[in-house]
Amino acid sequence: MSLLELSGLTAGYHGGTVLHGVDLTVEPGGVTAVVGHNGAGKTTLCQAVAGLLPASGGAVRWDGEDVTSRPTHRRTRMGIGYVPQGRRVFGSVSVAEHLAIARRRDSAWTVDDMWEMFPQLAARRRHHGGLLSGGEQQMLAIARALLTGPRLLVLDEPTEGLAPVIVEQIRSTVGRLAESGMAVLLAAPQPQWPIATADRLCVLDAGRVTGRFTGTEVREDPKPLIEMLEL
Ligand SMILES: Nc1ncnc2c1ncn2[C@@H]1O[C@H](COP(=O)(O)OP(=O)(O)OP(=O)(O)O)[C@@H](O)[C@H]1O
Repeated sequence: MSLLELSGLTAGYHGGTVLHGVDLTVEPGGVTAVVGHNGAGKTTLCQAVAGLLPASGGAVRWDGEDVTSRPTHRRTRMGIGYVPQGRRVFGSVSVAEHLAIARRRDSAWTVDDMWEMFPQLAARRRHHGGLLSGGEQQMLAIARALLTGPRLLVLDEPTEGLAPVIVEQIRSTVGRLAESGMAVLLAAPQPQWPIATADRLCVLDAGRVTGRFTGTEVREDPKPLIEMLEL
């Protein structure tokens, strides 16, 4: 039994269909990457997992339980942590307040753990979200999700627009989380991070999974994946 299992997941907006019967499983202790061009449906998939977008068909199972009709706050409580594309940090709320608000009492992580994990945030704890760099905002968005006590971290394009040095820092932090047992679902338009460290990859094209690879396969030979993405 997988931690997260999507079977035949169909979802969209205003009666239109974006995801067409997606099958995907995510296991603890590793990174599962969904790679696809802009508009392929990655955000739609992440939102359907987080419960922000209802499924119009198929099922979302969490730890063997059907959670397809569960609202977002209940999925959060069950252990699905969502880091949205664009970070959604509040401009006039301080870093420390973001974290204090986000923390669930039964979360294994504390705010002090986040200061240790992201020293840049510690240095800016009194700054408002709007004054942070893109990288700092991304760290804050990840810290905020971690404080909900997730078993799965859903990361929607977490490196969008960030400097390579920050990308590397976020990648290694997420890698350590996965090594320590966290399940990670990573949506990425570019395959570099997935090729470097993902355990499993799938290609999403126009709302359909068109390819599946193991990390070992793409590290031995990334060409089939690159060709599939037409890069
Ligand atoms: N709120 C919305 N209302 C209507 N259509 C939407 C909405 N959000 C996304 N779409 C459409 O759904 C399709 C998939 O978009 P989605 O954002 O899931 O793709 P993506 O792979 O995450 O791309 P990007 O990297 O650009 O975010 C696109 O055609 C997009 O225009």
